Amino acid sequence: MQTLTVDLGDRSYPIYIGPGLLSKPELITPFIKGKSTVTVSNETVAPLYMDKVQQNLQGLKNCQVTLPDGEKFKTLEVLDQIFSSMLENQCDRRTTLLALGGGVVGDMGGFAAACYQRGVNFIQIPTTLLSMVDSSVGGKTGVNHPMGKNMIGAFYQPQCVLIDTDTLSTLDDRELSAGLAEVIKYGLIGDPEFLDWLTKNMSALMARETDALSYAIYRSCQNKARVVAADEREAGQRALLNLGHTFGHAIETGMGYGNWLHGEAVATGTVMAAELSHNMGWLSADDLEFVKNIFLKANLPVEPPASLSADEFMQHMSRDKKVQDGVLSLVLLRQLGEGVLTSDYDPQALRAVLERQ
Ligand SMILES: NC(=O)c1ccc[n+]([C@@H]2O[C@H](COP(=O)([O-])OP(=O)(O)OC[C@H]3O[C@@H](n4cnc5c(N)ncnc54)[C@H](O)[C@@H]3O)[C@@H](O)[C@H]2O)c1
Ligand SMILES: O=C(O)C(=O)C[C@@H](O)[C@H](O)[C@H](O)COP(=O)(O)O
Ligand SMILES: [Zn+2]
Repeated sequence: MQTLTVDLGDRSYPIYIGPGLLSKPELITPFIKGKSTVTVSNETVAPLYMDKVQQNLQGLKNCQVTLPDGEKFKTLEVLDQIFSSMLENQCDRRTTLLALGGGVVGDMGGFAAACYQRGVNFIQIPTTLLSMVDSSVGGKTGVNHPMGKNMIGAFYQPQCVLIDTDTLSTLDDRELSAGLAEVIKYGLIGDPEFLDWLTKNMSALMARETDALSYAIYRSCQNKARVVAADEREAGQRALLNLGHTFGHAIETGMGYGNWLHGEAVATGTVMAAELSHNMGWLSADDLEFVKNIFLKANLPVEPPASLSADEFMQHMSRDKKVQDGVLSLVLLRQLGEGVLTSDYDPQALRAVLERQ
């Protein structure tokens, strides 16, 4: 087992990474203060792993909430199912919420924990590659709005993140690829050594070689923990974790939640950010090809949907959370391995990217 810490003073917490961790109650019980828990999962993950998690909670009063599966259910209406269940089961302020599933369950469970009686403890138990490398760490929680991704939410940190890498055995290949999009992101924005490792080990990752996957998860969490510790609420450098997301969120919202996976939209969005970086003279033509190729090797899409017009893109992008006083900042690439947040881009060059010229 490997352990990392997200260093946030008295709100610091560990990330445990390794096989078989769902069968190690000693890892999570220190973070359960009261006598009751609620485990939030969904209809796909609960039948696979709920029993194992419940085995760790003997002697406590436990209730379970099983949400419908899918990005289209990441809504305020569905969130209310968690609150109703917690109230019906007389959960109190000392109840601990466990979020067992991918990023949708983690974001919703975390937001429910932030809101229920103004805040209860919670533990992230991510079961997709994407949630292991990104969403379970850092405390961004929330739900979507029909007009925009993750528009309703809170920064709310978990007490602990438990990553049992064995759970990846049941994840399908499309979801594994989606997770790799966020892994590649860390290399592109600030870890050129990792980017180099990824180019050499993409086939091993796609073949699910255990050592390669474990290393990618560890290195990704290390990157994320460092950025979050330095800038918890995205006053500055945390925004780099949004590489590809302004374009990507426009694709997810514009195409209807769930039609493009988050990781797929991020991959294509990152290629669009790389195109703009190339148009601005920051990335060479070879660098741009490199970015496209690394996503293609991970079996991810690199072309935006033809049915989403440049005007529709702009409309969605104008609601991005990085808009300040009407000005949209974008995360671009100054070079491979160096992301930069800037509002100083050429609007015509952006338009050209959106119009596929
Ligand atoms: N909070 C953050 O910092 C952050 C970061 C990145 C992404 N996100 C959010 O995370 C979401 C995407 O997360 P995701 O990619 O995990 O999607 P997801 O939660 O929808 O999970 C993907 C699919 O895999 C299934 N699944 C989960 N674990 C499984 C397992 N072990 N075996 C078999 N099936 C399994 C799920 O039921 C689902 O059908 C998006 O809503 C995105 O906005 C949040
Ligand atoms: O943790 C962060 O910060 C991120 O930006 C990670 C992203 O991968 C993630 O998709 C996040 O939810 C996007 O944040 P948002 O603030 O644009 O909704
Ligand atoms: Zn993301």
